[in-house]
Amino acid sequence: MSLPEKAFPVSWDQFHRDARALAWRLAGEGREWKAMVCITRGGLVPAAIICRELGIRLIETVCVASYHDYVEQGQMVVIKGISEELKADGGRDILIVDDLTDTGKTAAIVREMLPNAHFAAVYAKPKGRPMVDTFVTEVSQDTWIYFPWDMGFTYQEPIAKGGRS
Ligand SMILES: O=P(O)(O)OC[C@H]1O[C@H](OP(=O)(O)OP(=O)(O)O)[C@H](O)[C@@H]1O
Ligand code: HPA
Ligand SMILES: [Mg+2]
Repeated sequence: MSLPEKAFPVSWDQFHRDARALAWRLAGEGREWKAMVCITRGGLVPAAIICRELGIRLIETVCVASYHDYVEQGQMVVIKGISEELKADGGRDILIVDDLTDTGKTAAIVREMLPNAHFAAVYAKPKGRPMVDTFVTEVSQDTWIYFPWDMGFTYQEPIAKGGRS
């Protein structure tokens, strides 16, 4: 198992700003969303911010786990699917939200469940990008995004001495 070469640490402030930027882009679509489907667990945070901004009150979860061993992607497991009611008509006018798309595998599984839904992620890597309709920032495939809910305050090594971020 090897760590991606580059690190992209995201603070709570920055994540809130980026999730809001995603909401602005989605608002620009000028659409009325019937419901939001949030991909747990990472999608829970942007979902809370975006549904507040867009006035969406019907929130469903789809529970997918794939990264069992940190950066190594394991077997995909759908722990909880989407209600039959929301799956009717292929998920038209439903907004799917996740924190990021990396290889695009998680997005592909959920898209299969809701082929007519709109897929939004805050961050996207090149492999996953074709799977998303709207995103805010693209980072390279060899970058690991460190989310604020996975981090704490620690001493930072100076860059000249090998500090990563
Ligand atoms: O495009 P992919 O290569 O499929 O990777 C993206 C997915 O990986 C992470 O979730 P993870 O499965 O680690 O679970 P979590 O959201 O519970 O942290 C992230 O939140 C995305 O859902
Ligand atoms: O870059 C990432 N950061 C955090 N979780 C992830 N899950 C897949 N890729 C990533
Ligand atoms: Mg996830």
